[in-house]
Amino acid sequence: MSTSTPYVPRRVSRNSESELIAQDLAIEFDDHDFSEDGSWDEYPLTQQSPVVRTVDPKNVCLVVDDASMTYRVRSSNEYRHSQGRFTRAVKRVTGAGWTEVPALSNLSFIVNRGESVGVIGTNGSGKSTLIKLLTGKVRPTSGEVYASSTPVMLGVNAALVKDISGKENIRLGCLAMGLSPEQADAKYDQIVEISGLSDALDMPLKTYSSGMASRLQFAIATSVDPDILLIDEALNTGDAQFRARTKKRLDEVRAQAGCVFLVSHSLGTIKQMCTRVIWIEQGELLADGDPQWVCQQYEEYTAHKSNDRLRSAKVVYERTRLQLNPIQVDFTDGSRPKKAGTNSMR
Ligand SMILES: Nc1ncnc2c1ncn2[C@@H]1O[C@H](COP(=O)(O)OP(=O)(O)OP(=O)(O)O)[C@@H](O)[C@H]1O
Repeated sequence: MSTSTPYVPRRVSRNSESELIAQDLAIEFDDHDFSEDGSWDEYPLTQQSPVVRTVDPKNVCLVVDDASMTYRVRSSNEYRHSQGRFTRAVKRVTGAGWTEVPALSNLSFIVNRGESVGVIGTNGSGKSTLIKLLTGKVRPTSGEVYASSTPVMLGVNAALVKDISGKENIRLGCLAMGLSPEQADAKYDQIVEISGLSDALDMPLKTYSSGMASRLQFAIATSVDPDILLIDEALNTGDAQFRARTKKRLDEVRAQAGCVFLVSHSLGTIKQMCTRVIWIEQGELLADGDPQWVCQQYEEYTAHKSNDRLRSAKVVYERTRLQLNPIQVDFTDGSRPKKAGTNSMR
């Protein structure tokens, strides 16, 4: 690139939208981050080339290897003519009235033992789809997802039985997670303590508030000392005391050399609970790193978007994407965990 034109990035065509973004970025970098010789090369406007990252068989919990997910849904006139996000997401209508909805595209990352990974992203960005892939209940349409053991899923829809008491739900939940009756009895006191619900445990679950039910779910799901714990939005309903207990329990899971994967719209929860944050936007991995930094970019992005400052939002988006170091997963002999969904419960 010519050093005489430091503000015109070489990788974009003239007058394109990305050139406008590049100019905005140039202003930002000029103010804050521009390198001393004014070079653009440290801030390429195309995606960085992936760095090969070798899986460590002793430490690995989860591997997402170039995974993409596209849903196939039966299309209808209503869908075809709607002007919302759905329409924008729909890339192609196949023959016979089926529509493909791309949800995740070429995601790659590795989660090691001791990590607590938060996942953020705006509505419809693909967070829940990612969780489904990690549980192995849904297979990626391309790429692969690996897990060192069966993840324990804790979500808003995790099964609790409404007509029986909290006590009976504890016992049933433990048995459903593979504990023997003796193991379930041994875990009972710990579950009661974590839930903080001792006074209400004789009452049928249908009398619980949603926050109380979430607390019980959390206490039951974490009682098996899971190697991999997946949590989808379940922690947002508790009060401050429960959140402190939750954090303590998640720290214990991590200390036992497991990993925690937490999807939430609450950045406070994410910052409090996580050691690393992944930001997925429009099905793509946009950031992966320090919780404070990633959440700050996300807050800026969503603030611009909700105030209809779309160009500014795009600048934050591009700026964040440029800081991502995408990886290409590499397996050495024996380092490939089982495909998600094919492990048995430990
Ligand atoms: N079962 C499904 N069939 C078809 N499309 C789906 C299905 N589930 C999700 N999608 C689509 O996939 C995309 C990602 O959805 P997903 O639920 O994973 O996003 P999300 O980030 O969890 O959203 P939210 O924050 O609103 O819960 C969206 O465009 C959504 O419409």
